[in-house]
Amino acid sequence: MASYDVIVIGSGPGGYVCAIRAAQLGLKTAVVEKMKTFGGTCLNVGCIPSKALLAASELFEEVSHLDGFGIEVGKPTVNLEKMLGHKSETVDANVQGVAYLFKKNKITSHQGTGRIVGKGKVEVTDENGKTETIEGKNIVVATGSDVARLPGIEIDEERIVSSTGALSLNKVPKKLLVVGAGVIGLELGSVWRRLGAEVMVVEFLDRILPGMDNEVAKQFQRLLQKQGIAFKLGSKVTGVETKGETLKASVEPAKGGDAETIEADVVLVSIGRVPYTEGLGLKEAGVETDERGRVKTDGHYRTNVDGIWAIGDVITGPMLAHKAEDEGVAVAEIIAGQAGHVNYDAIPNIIYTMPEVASIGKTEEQLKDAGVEYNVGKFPFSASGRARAMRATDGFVKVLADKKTDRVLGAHIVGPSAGELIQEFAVLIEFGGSAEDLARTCHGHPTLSEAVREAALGVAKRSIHI
Ligand SMILES: NC(=O)c1ccc[n+]([C@@H]2O[C@H](COP(=O)([O-])OP(=O)(O)OC[C@H]3O[C@@H](n4cnc5c(N)ncnc54)[C@H](O)[C@@H]3O)[C@@H](O)[C@H]2O)c1
Repeated sequence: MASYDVIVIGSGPGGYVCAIRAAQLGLKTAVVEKMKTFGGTCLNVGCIPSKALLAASELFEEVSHLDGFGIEVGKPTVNLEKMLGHKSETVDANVQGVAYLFKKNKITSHQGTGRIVGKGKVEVTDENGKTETIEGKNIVVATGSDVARLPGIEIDEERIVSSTGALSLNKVPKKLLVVGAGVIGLELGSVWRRLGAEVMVVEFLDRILPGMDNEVAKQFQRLLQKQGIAFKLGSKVTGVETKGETLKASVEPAKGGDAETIEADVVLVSIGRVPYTEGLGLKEAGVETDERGRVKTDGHYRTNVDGIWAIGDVITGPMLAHKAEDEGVAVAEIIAGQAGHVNYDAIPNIIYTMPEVASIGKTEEQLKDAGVEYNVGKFPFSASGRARAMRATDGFVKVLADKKTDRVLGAHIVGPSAGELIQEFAVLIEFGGSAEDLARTCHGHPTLSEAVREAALGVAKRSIHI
């Protein structure tokens, strides 16, 4: 029986990074993966393909509006097949990259579905039903998450789709109904809107992007509306009739009331994700899960069963690839006897729309609820020379700093390259920096990052360019 120091179940961003780090630390490492390619949801049917389509549809949108720059190109058209080809090429390159890294780091892969069958034992069943059992001193559960489903609404990935199907539609829908105004709904709703679909987003709550800073969410909603995305807040989809060419969704006010029918060609269900532990044998192994099906850990990725660890979407915390990656590194280091650690106050959250939205640390609402006194510094991109030159002046940078210590507690950006700019705050927060530290740091001119510095200056009411 093949025997390892570490068996990682799942090769998504959490699992594959964990395996590489474990191998770097000299641990004999194996990965069990049931998909044909490595990389999990993120690389195969999530982050990476969606960014390929976001990039392509963004270019299409930009090319359609170049007049302001003095460029006249005529009306561009979409070749969806080629665009989907670009997506597939991007995915292939990424998943092959992981396979190469496994080889380079001498990580053994076992293709099939993993199931814990006893202390340190994992049974792997391949697609033909053939089983093999492997042995490991440590088992890391990195099985990720699956789409949350709406009762009575069956996802067929053709007309009623999850993010997976929404990344592979073979024609631009005339009408797309998105259920849930979270990250997936807004990113993929944007893709198809730009490519020509009429998009309506139905959201249960009375705001979009729950958990994001309220001011950011409000401004972002206005920007999306300007782009032609319609919202129906405080509403829920209770059923979708699939008979006939057009889907008929029943939509009711969340607080009760009369239902209305909304017609669509495609319905995207994006109401969140749930931890994926099906068939893993956790219960039989005695591993505890919480009321939401997440594997319980002790804060250092140890489950209640000796030798079984868990990271990523399958445990508590934001379901983000980079959070899983950092946990993968941390757990490998802990297994190797080092002090692996993740700073949960410094995890950025990014929505890859146009403009992008990015956030890190606390929101104003969270600080108010916790009774923390804070100062706010804010700077609009409309006052940035670089943003004006790019004709990308929508949005702002907002910095929240502790009133007494000036330590930066949170930052929120709507605007061009927000996902890159937020990283400045990630470094700052990681090092316990203050708004003044950032404000005194020289920023290149003319860059969008000057808006970050100006917002930090704004904390002490001394922004220069506003
Ligand atoms: N850019 C990124 O980082 C990125 C991209 C895609 C996905 N993800 C992650 O994947 C996960 C899933 O994304 P998601 O967008 O599906 O979930 P989400 O949790 O971001 O948003 C789900 C939304 O659906 C709403 N909702 C729930 N039930 C509803 C109902 N019955 N009717 C109408 N609205 C309803 C919620 O209030 C919420 O606004 C998230 O954890 C997200 O962070 C991240």
